Amino acid sequence: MPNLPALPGAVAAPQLTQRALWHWHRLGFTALALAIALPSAFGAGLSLLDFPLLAATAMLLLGVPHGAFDVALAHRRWEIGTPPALACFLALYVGMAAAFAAIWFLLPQFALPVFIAMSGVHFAGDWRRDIPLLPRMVVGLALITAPALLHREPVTEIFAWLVPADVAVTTAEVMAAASIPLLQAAALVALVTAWSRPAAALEMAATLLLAVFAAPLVFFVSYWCGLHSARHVFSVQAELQPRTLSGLARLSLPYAPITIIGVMIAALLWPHLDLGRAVLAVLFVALAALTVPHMMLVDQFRPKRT
Ligand SMILES: CC1=C(/C=C/C(C)=C/C=C/C(C)=C/C=O)C(C)(C)CCC1
Ligand SMILES: [Fe+2]
Repeated sequence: MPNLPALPGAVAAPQLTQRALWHWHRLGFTALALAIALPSAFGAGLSLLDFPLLAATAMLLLGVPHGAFDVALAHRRWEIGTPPALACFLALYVGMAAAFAAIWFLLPQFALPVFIAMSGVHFAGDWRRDIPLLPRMVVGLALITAPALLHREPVTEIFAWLVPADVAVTTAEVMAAASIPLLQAAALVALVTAWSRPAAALEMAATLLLAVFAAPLVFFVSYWCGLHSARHVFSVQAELQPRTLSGLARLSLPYAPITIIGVMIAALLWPHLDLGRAVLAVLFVALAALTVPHMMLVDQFRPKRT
């Protein structure tokens, strides 16, 4: 794909600043992940299961907005500037999400494992600058299956908010079994990566330790908000080059608030759960549905070097 021209009025972000941002964020996240994972390994971790509204608020405010840049990215990549073109794009995006949501309710035994596998592939992208496709897929899949290894009960409990109980039990069992070879392979990837890219390898190892030892929601909230979303926002900044931070934030409008409000309304209608758990349940199902178009846009149709 050819290099895209800069947006009108955009200034090129100095390469050095971009790199420094990546580097310092990497060090900061590695420190945070170790600070959570190591005490958890010795039984001193906390579980967010008793504070579902706290986990949900962090996800809504720090995680969800990264997906809201999808329209701005599409705008840049495909010139969907006219109202009919934008409407077409939105219809396709929402249509794909709605189709997956329908499958979720009709065939949860298929949809939940597919969601987990897709997420592993999507999360692999967080190391796209560091290692080749296959090893990073191993890391991504290890990361998303690992919570079920030592914390199968809470994982099953959360899954049971989203799908029938038998599907929740089986999926968590399969994840726990799959996580053993995946984690071994991922540890090998981190070890090999350590020769050429020590900081990336340390970050990978710390994130894997976080996935294994921290309580599942603590892992997910800190990884998804702290690493995945943040890194995605950096690459949105690099690709779209808005002039200022508020210009960057504006690129997520009005989709971020629409999604946040939509999730809250759906949570009020979600049966059999208190508000905190309902918001989390809706969030996870919404993530599953939106991951299909989000992944295609972020992973399949990305220009090189962003
Ligand atoms: C529900 C749930 C899990 C899986 C979450 C997934 C798979 C989220 C995927 C999000 C995506 C793909 C976001 C895209 O940016 C865990 C962490 C295993 C355990 C806790 C309960
Ligand atoms: Fe994402």
